[in-house]
Amino acid sequence: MLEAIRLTKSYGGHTALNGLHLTVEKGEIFCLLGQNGAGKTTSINIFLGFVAPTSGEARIAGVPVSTRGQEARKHLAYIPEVVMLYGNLTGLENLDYFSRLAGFRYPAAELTAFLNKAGLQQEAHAKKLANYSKGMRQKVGIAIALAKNAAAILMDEPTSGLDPKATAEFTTIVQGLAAEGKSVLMATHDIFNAVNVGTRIGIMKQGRLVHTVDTRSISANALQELYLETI
Ligand SMILES: Nc1ncnc2c1ncn2[C@@H]1O[C@H](COP(=O)(O)OP(=O)(O)OP(=O)(O)O)[C@@H](O)[C@H]1O
Repeated sequence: MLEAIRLTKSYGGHTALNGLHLTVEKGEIFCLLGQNGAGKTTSINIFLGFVAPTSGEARIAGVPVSTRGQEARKHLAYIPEVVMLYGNLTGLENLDYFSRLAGFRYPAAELTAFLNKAGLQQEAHAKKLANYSKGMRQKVGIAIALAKNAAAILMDEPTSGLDPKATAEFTTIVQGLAAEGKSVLMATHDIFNAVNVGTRIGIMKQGRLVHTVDTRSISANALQELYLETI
């Protein structure tokens, strides 16, 4: 579903990505770990079409982002660290607005169902976003991804700053999305959450994917050790 094929990105003389090769299959949750500056956000930004690679190609559902970006991005939803929504609109209104922007119109009952599925408590649906916590904003972000029927979801540091309960809820929701066949690529600094939520983990260093591990074959402690000896 998501393919990075020998992606390279240089900024002047600085190489941010250096031949990155990775694939995320249907139903996978691929977590990218790596120190600040390892190239995680650059990788995500290339899939989103925010950044053009210097060489190599990103494909979404086989569609190259560089030449058919609009078509490629139809398959994609993005959950940044802080989901940007309109503070003066309610959760339901935000979902309606962003669904329409993506070309979908749903009756209120269906919008409500998306918010419920994303885990947003019913009493919050009609409250203004300005009063939402970070975790609640993310749930609206997930509801938008559901409304767009996105096959692939990119997430950048989605659990940073969430309390343990919100992180656990987020983990359950993301695993539910993968169980339905969505592909998730997530950049994170949280090794323990990565082992919990992920199906595979990639450790990046200086723009390269140095290790890829299956989470079924590694404990959180062993992953932490591998991470520390890698970076
Ligand atoms: N617009 C830019 N101009 C110049 N250098 C950039 C730009 N964007 C990123 N870089 C550099 O590219 C490298 C990779 O950055 P990137 O943000 O992808 O890392 P990261 O792994 O996401 O880090 P973090 O964990 O801090 O978010 C860094 O050295 C960064 O300084």
